[in-house]
Amino acid sequence: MSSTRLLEVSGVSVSFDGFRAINNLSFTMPSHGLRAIIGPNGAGKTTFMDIVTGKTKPDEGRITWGEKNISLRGMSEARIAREGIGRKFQKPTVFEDQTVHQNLLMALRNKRGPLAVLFYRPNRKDLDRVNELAATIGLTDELARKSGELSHGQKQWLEIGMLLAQEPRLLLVDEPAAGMTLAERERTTALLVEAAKTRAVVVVEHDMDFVRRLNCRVTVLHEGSVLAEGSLDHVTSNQQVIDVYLGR
Ligand SMILES: Nc1ncnc2c1ncn2[C@@H]1O[C@H](COP(=O)(O)OP(=O)(O)OP(=O)(O)O)[C@@H](O)[C@H]1O
Repeated sequence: MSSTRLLEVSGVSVSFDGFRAINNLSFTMPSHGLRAIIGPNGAGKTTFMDIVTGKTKPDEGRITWGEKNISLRGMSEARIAREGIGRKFQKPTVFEDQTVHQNLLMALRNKRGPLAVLFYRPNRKDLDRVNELAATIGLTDELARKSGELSHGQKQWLEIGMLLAQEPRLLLVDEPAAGMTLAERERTTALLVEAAKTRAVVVVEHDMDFVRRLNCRVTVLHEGSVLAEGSLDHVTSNQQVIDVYLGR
């Protein structure tokens, strides 16, 4: 894992109607590797991702990005996405009437909508890239299928593939294991581990078995702050973590 810092969140707070959802939060992410974020309901995990992606504006604190330490604060969501931050929400949002191939191609073309892609003649490089992405997400045999016919797990992988098509430097993934079979979870683990070899991947997840399989550093959030950080064994033996999260 490279030690180059990609994202630094420092002293960030945000309140909603006087309630501090994020409270003096600091978090750093190197340019490669996986990180899991866990914590009880309402700990601020979603709000944290909303802040990094520009959906929610913090009241205070710094968020710096990349080698040049540029500030993400005040940037629009679209601009932050262009900077290389991709986000995968819990519910898959693939175009169900389009094939796996078309979905990946659209993601590659980035600004093209479902209609435009019908009239677009892809070049060799794009087609190679689609095949490469399909192999990465394990959907090579499904390329010609309508995405609506895929299993829940396959849709999730397709959406991860669509995000990878945009080559994000940081991928934020919200509860990827939810609703998956054990076999699907295992493949998802392998996919995220692979993706994290060439970029930073942050996974918010409640499922502790899944987190264990990710075999990565874990950040525990509680009441909008970092309660503990380290290996899963380290954080799960922390008494405060047991009290607020595990022991409940
Ligand atoms: N737009 C908002 N307006 C008011 N309160 C909000 C808003 N967004 C989040 N909150 C509150 O901020 C706190 C943190 O919420 P958040 O959704 O970030 O937690 P979480 O850790 O993602 O929880 P979960 O595991 O249940 O998804 C909660 O108490 C929530 O009710």
